[in-house]
Amino acid sequence: MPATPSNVPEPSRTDPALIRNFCIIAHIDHGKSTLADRMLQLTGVVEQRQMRAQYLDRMDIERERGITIKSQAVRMPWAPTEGGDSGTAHILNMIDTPGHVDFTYEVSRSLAACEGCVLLVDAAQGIEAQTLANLYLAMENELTIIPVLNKIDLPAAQPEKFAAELAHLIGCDVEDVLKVSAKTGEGVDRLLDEVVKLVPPPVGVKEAPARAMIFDSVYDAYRGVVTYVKVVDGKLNKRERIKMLSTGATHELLEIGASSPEMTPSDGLAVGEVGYLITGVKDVRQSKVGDTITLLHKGATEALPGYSDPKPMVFSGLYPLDGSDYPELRDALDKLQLNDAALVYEPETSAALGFGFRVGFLGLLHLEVIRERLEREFGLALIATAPNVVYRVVMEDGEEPIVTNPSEFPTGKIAEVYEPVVRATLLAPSEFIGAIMELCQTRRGSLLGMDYLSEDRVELRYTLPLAEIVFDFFDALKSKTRGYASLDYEPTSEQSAALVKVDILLHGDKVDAFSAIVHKDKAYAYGVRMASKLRELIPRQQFEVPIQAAIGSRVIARETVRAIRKDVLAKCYGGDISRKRKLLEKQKEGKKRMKVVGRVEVPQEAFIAALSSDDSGESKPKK
Ligand SMILES: Nc1nc2c(ncn2[C@@H]2O[C@H](COP(=O)(O)OP(=O)(O)OP(=O)(O)O)[C@@H](O)[C@H]2O)c(=O)[nH]1
Repeated sequence: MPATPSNVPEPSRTDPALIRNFCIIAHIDHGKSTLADRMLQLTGVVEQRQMRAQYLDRMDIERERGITIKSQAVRMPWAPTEGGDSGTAHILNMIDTPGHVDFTYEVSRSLAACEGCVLLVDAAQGIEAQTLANLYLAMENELTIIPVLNKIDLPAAQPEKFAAELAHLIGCDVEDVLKVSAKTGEGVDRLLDEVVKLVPPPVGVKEAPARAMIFDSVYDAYRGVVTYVKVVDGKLNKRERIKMLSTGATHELLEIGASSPEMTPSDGLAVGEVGYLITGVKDVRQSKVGDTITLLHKGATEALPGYSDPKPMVFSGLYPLDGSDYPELRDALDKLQLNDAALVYEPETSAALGFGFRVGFLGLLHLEVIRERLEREFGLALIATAPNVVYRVVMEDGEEPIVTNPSEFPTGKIAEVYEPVVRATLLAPSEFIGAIMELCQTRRGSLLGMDYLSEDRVELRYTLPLAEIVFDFFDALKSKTRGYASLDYEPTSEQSAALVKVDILLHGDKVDAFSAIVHKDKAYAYGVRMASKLRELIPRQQFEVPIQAAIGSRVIARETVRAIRKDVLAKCYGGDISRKRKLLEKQKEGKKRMKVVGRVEVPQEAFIAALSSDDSGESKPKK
């Protein structure tokens, strides 16, 4: 019989030997959230009638897309049915982690709060790129790894084949690979028993000054920031004053407790425990993931390892479609930032698009999620400029401007331009090796190595410029491998590259929103594509409009929109002056929806179409 919440020891009095902190790591869609749901049900913390799919994924976007963005921690009681521990109530703290590469830092913090992890692999898919990436993170954190195959109920499942692959990968016996169905619940109780048996209890010094690691921080409109922590040493008590080691800021612990899965206050959290705390701060940047919390009096001086500020990797300009929405956009970004320490933005003005913001994101999924939230939760209609990475330019005079907006690329004498590079891991059936290599080649990649995971599955490792993969790389990879390849990447360093700024000019005037930084070998193709696209999109004017793509003063492509004289009065034969006036009014109305660049009128839609993806090489990101 599983223990019920009522017979679980009070949090602060828990013996660390009875605590197991673990997380579930998996490639996207391999069933992590579904497995978490089953565990909540089996341990009795969520009753059958309250159960809804993906209980832990609270955000609307998370639920709709079926992905986990913010991690959460849940306390569950469990008394194993077999073995030496049978019948003893243990406390399992399960930390649900985000699965996407954009949020790797959060995954790694969540892992640092655990002693063990469940490595979940879809029995119909096998090992994928993020399985590997997460496994490496778990190994770096020296976690005990429990290999598990999920979805064994599927007719397409090949549990024997993939158990062998998984055992080979982590170097264990095939029999040690557990087989479960998160959907039907088969094997999940045995898995919980194994968690108690295999995951070591937390070790920490009870008498030492308190040290707790923040692994998540969430903004709640009613309660302010809820901070999720693991107490590594000592103890945190309600009402005590705490200090953040990275900033020195102090706060009072207004509430402390554990989620199971609703927040349940207690008098404190002791060594090894995982829980939440509330201090009344209103901004997650005051309670940053990775930071160490200690007590103000007799506190620790040395931080726990692994604190780093999230660094935006991708930038895009966001402009309200209707200029008068600018204040709303600013308020909306302010609100989103309360819950997202990685989101950065500053006002910017574009001659073509008006007032807006340059916004920095961790990656394309992050960008898409923010954009969608701005549009959906705040009802804003936006134009987003093509996303770009961050460039470091070294000028001949020694200046080193950092460029986050292509239109601000310096014009003086440039010695070197550096772009960020990533280390990418690609996994696919071996028949696609040729296609993948060809794709990486065109994206300026260099092969680091290749390994066969089994007879027919191969892992390729590449160094690739971030700019070449953040846009449509994943789509191209999927279409070249019929959806079989998976990708994971991590930023590594930067490299010097022959990069140039391509400007687009309408009737001799630069359109800042269309400037792009591209490799010089690709500049011509980019220029031709943009010019011909704009020729289709820009309506004829009363004079000829040349569209040019240029690098500095050198024009590399040109198209022309031919002149037309649109005589609105031609239809009025007679001298009815009021009718004439009406027509002129109407024409004026139409002009309102035009943006004027120099002398050229460009319809709003042309901007949206030109900046949106399709064939421009900057397609919409997919997860
Ligand atoms: N047949 C079957 N389907 C499953 C099982 N476990 C999960 N699924 C399905 O697989 C899909 C993905 O499951 P999720 O639990 O959302 O996967 P996830 O790993 O949490 O995904 P992310 O949160 O995006 O990382 C869903 O449609 C689930 O219903 C299983 O054991 N059997």
